[in-house]
Amino acid sequence: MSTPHNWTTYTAFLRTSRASESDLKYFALHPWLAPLLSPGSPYRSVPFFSRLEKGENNTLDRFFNRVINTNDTIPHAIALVPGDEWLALRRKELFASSTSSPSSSQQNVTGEEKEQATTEQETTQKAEYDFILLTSLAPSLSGFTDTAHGGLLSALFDEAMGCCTAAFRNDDDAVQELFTVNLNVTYRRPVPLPGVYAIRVRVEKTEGRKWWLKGELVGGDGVVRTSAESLWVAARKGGL
Ligand SMILES: CCCCCCCC(=O)SCCNC(=O)CCNC(=O)[C@H](O)C(C)(C)COP(=O)(O)OP(=O)(O)OC[C@H]1O[C@@H](n2cnc3c(N)ncnc32)[C@H](O)[C@@H]1OP(=O)(O)O
Repeated sequence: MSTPHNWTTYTAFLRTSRASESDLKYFALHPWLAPLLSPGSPYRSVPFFSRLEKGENNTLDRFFNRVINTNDTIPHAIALVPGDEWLALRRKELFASSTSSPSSSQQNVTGEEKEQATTEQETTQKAEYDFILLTSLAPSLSGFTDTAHGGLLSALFDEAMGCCTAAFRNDDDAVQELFTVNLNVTYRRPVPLPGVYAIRVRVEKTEGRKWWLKGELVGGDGVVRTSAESLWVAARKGGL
C-alpha cells in the first residue's frame, strides 16, 4: 500500500499536485497524446485522484485505488485538467443560467458579465474537455478475449465524470456532493486489450441540483469506441 496522499479539498489537490514522472514518461511514449501533454497543452497533468490511497482505515475509492490499481489491470492512469482561468470561465458559463450555482457570487449573472466572460474566453487558452482520463488497460480487464469488459468501461466513465464534477464544486461547499443517478453507456466498437485510451468528459449543462455530462473513449486511431451520457444530482443541503 502506498502512502496516503495529503489532500484537503479536491480543488487544492488539483492546484498542488502533479502526475508522477513514471506515468508521464509512459504516456509520452504514445505520439497521439503529445498535443495533450506538451508544454503548449491547455491541460495540466495531475494524478487520477481515485487511484490515490486514502489511508488504511479509509475505504474511499478502494475499487480504484486497490482492486484495479495493479500491473495486470490498470498499470498507469493520470488525469488532465484545464487551467484555473479556463475552469473559472466554464463555471461562469455553466452556472449563469442555473438556479443553484456552486457559489452564491455566481448567481444572477448579468448580460454584461456574460459578455465579459465571452471576451475572456477569447483570450484564455481553450480546453475542449473539462476532464480527461488517460489510462492504460491491461489484459486482466477482459470480458471477451483481449477486449475490455463493458462494466469496467462504465466504471471508468462514472469515475472520470465524478472527478470532472468535483473540479467545479467550490471549496465553500455551496454544492453538496454529487451522485450519479443515471449513466447511459453506448458500446460502439470493442476496446482492445492491452491498450492506451483517453476518456474525454464535459459538463453539458446544469439545472438546480442536476448536472448532465457527456463523455467518449478513444484510442490512438481516434475512433470513438464507447460514449456515455450521465445525470448527476447534488445531495440536498443537510444530507441525503
Ligand atoms: C471524485 C469522486 C468520483 C466519484 C465517482 C463515483 C460516483 C458514483 O458512482 S456514485 C454511486 C452511484 N450512485 C448512487 O449511489 C446514488 C444513489 N441515489 C441517491 O442516493 C439519491 O438518488 C440522491 C441522493 C442522489 C438524490 O436523492 P434526492 O435528493 O431525494 O433526489 P430526488 O428529489 O429524488 O431527485 C432530484 C431530481 O433528480 C431527478 N432524478 C433523480 N434520479 C433520476 C434518474 N435516475 N433519472 C432521471 N432523473 C432523476 C428527479 O426527478 C428530480 O428532478 P426534479 O428536481 O426536476 O424534480
